[in-house]
Amino acid sequence: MLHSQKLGRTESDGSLLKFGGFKEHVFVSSKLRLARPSTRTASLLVACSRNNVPASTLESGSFQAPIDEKLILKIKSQEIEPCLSGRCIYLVGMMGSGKTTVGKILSHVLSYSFFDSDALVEEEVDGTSVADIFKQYGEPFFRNKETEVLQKLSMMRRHVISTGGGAVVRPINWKYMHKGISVWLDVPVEALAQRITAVGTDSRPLLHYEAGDAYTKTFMRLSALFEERSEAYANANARVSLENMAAKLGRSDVSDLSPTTIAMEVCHFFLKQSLLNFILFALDQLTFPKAKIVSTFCIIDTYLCL
Ligand SMILES: Nc1ncnc2c1ncn2[C@@H]1O[C@H](COP(=O)(O)OP(=O)(O)OP(=O)(O)O)[C@@H](O)[C@H]1O
Ligand SMILES: O=C(O)C1=C[C@@H](O)[C@@H](O)[C@H](O)C1
Repeated sequence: MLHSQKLGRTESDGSLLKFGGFKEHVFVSSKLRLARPSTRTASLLVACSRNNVPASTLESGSFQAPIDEKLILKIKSQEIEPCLSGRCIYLVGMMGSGKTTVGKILSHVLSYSFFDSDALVEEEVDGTSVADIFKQYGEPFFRNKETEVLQKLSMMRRHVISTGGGAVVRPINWKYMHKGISVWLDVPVEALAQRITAVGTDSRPLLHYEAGDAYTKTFMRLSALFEERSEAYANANARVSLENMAAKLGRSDVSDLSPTTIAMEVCHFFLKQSLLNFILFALDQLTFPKAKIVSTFCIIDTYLCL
């Protein structure tokens, strides 16, 4: 039985969008500036001010987002709810990519439950930590448990799930994760190594091999894992690249991107998805070729401005 958790163990131009039933990869160019709300956002802010959420609900760990960021995120989350229609959100990415931190923020604003698949595996093995499961039973045992957990989660609705960093490697796991919508948090390996070195590698058994200083060995191991896995991460429906986001927002470093800003980017992908669905539906309804062409241009223009 799965219980909703506190279990948190402790566009740039050219973002790739790949969704649901659509096989195509759509290259989108976004002019959205998250830091500067548009006129449309401002009117929504007024319209939704009674739904203001208490500050604490959008905080995760030591991160606190400015109030306007929190409001914009809340509004965006309300806009994407219909497009999600209860489907679960699976966050995938390397260890340390912020799946838990961003996932908790998203689950709060969407009023979804939050699950951490590593924590669920630990629960299944009588509370044994992931590191001890690797030590006592080996990685294949852990991977089997992880698959079982993902299978159970795939039958649920309205959950945000932070998956284990290696969950993407088994094709069977994708069968389960594709029941919902998956988002890859793509964080440069240097930033991952910095974050992980800051908190230590004790709970991360796959980082226990290389010799050298803590940052270098973490960086080396993460680089090798990323090399092996990048294709598997790309199976996700959407990719949120922190490098692209930093460039778009004019930040020199990805470490300047708050988890709330990243959660907003995830919502932004869902908004694009719902618009894209609408476009395809509308085009399907049109019978005159000329009307189709004119509408396509109008719609693409709107889409690029989103
Ligand atoms: N946007 C961010 N900026 C800076 N640090 C962050 C950001 N997001 C998360 N962190 C920090 O990075 C570390 C890892 O974050 P988190 O636990 O959310 O990652 P994860 O992807 O769930 O990792 P794992 O797969 O290993 O469980 C934490 O110390 C967290 O505070
Ligand atoms: O990247 C990985 O393979 C792992 C990441 C963690 O979330 C845990 O699932 C475990 O430590 C393995």
